[in-house]
Amino acid sequence: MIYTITANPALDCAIECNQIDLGETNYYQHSYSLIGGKGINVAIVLNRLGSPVLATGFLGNNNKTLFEEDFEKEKLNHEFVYFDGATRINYKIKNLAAHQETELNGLGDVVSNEATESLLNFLRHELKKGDLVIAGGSLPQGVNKSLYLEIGNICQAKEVTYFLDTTKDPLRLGLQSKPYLIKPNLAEIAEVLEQPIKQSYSFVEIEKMVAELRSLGANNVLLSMGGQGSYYFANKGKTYKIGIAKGKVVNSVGAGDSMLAGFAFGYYEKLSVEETLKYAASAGGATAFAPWLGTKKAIEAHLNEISIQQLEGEKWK
Ligand SMILES: Nc1ncnc2c1ncn2[C@@H]1O[C@H](COP(=O)(O)OP(=O)(O)O)[C@@H](O)[C@H]1O
Ligand SMILES: O=P(O)(O)OC[C@H]1O[C@](O)(COP(=O)(O)O)[C@@H](O)[C@@H]1O
Repeated sequence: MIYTITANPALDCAIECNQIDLGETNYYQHSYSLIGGKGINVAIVLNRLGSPVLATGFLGNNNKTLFEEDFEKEKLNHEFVYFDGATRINYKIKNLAAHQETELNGLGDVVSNEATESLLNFLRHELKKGDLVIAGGSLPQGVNKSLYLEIGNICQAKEVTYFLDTTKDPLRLGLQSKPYLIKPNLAEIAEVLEQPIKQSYSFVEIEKMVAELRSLGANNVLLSMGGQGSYYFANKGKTYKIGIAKGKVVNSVGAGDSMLAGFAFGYYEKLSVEETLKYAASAGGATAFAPWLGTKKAIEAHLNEISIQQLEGEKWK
């Protein structure tokens, strides 16, 4: 079974406008809301691909039905821990004229220690050797920054594979449990290594940063770079450059989560590394080219467009 954990789900509210003047009254053309949060997006895409998946994490009682209705529509297995309060709303403000997207993500209401303990107990009880756990996203207020480390330790004890997609302190701490896979972008790597974020990086600089991530506990690193594709630094010493699917971007929110879902699909189905990386990039693209998350049909349609190049001369051991 694959379990996805979303500690801080979100209602993603997209607002489309052609101009924003800060400090002024602005009008927008169109808005829409979708359920989201890293693990929930991963779970929906995995479920669409036909993998056995269950979504868990924390949801606020006040607006839980919005999530549950969509879980039912998607026929997604779910078992969340509920807390008193509301799941946050994340605003994605799209300036269509300037091709600019500004994200305003909420911190999330306070989640109690009891709720955290319930989630950990659920995992202690349910996880079995051979399962895959995918935890992702920020942590809500009230939750200890070491949550992803605690989850990683449970996975280690139960011989469960652990994928972790988070940032900053929760990532730095989570790395101590040596997750099998992390999927950062360049800004997230710079943040966790406490380095200034640069506009561009040479491959040598990227290699150096990945080596530093390894010294903190990372194994396999799937580095995503939006429309510029991605790199896969495998801990067995091979590095792959992965191309992108062809299409027109509609909404890239969830592209990273979909990439992780595509990778998890290939990993769980025991596909080759190359096929797995194709699923990862196809799924990322299929979501970027759609109003919401990519469908199985769209993901499979892009598979043949993805180039995979194994880089020579890498130094990883
Ligand atoms: N414009 C795009 N065209 C094609 N594929 C894309 C595009 N944007 C994202 N993707 C795919 O989705 C993956 C993840 O996107 P990315 O923006 O890097 O994730 P994140 O939001 O986590 O930073 C990319 O590596 C790529 O494979
Ligand atoms: O928990 P965080 O880091 O605030 O991120 C949550 C946001 O990320 C998303 O999961 C999308 O992530 P990606 O675009 O990286 O795939 C949104 O649904 C959500 O609003």
